[in-house]
Amino acid sequence: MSRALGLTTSNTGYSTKKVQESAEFLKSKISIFPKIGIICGSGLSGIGDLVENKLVIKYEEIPSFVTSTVPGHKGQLVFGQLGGKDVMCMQGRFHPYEGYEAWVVGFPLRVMKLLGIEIVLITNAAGGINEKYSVGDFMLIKDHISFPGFGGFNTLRGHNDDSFGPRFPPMSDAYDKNLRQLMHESAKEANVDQYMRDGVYCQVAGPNFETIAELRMLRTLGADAVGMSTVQEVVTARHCGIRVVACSLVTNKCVLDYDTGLAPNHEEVLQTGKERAQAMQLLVTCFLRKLSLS
Ligand SMILES: O=P(O)(O)O[C@H]1O[C@H](CO)[C@@H](O)[C@H]1O
Ligand code: HPA
Repeated sequence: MSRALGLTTSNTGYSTKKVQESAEFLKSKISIFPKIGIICGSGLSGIGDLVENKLVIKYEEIPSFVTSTVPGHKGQLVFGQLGGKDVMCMQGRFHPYEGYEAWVVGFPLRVMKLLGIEIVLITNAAGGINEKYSVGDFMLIKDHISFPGFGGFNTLRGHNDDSFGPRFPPMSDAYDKNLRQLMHESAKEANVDQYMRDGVYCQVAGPNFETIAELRMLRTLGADAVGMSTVQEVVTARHCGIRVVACSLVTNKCVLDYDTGLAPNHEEVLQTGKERAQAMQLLVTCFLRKLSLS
């Protein structure tokens, strides 16, 4: 087993059979097979609450799913309809800092693939590094930088499961251009376009928030917002051909100056999520309504 950045980077324990077992379990519970997956970020589980004709399945019930240990992540799958589309919504995600191996963090995306998901809409809470960003803004992710990824914490590490995708998948097109365009149009329709930014999401390992020196480095590297999730989901999805659109809610402004006395905290993150829940839900619903599926 190798270690980098303090994270376990081996992917021992993964098997195609496990993905198939989870998918078969879910297939036995659902009668409608959605093409759209949604992942709710910290404090954003309200998106899942809006789903109509809900079928809720707790992660504990699903083979090989682990539990969500973070406040603001409910730990359940919700199947039903949102914005006139059939969806499968993860109310709660798995983070590297919870101690899960990389393949475990990306595992639900492979299960989605076997269920027939074609598009995944990923949301997260993130700290705003770009000085033009305000708390409550949305940032449509156009690209990412992943420090855990650089350190070897990659869901694709180990034997390549060819049944899902190639050994060396490109990530230059990770965030679908057409879906981003549609999200911008949706923002206009939802009347939230004045809060909409395009930016680079930087993933750090967490769970501590960043030091001022670290944040200054991230700013220099071109990061607009920082968080502790998302990238493993995106990489797993793109590897198996699921199209990705991802949107951050800027829940706090990163502290880039000494002597401000300010410090981020998870309560503030959840509070902003609460305050912006309605706007985010409107944006997501508009996007789903406008989306045309093949
Ligand atoms: O990325 P999500 O899950 O939205 O949550 C973000 O908020 C938490 C920190 O407050 C971290 O888990 C960070 O990644
Ligand atoms: N840093 C890292 N992760 C986060 C932040 C932050 O400032 N806000 C929400 N998630």
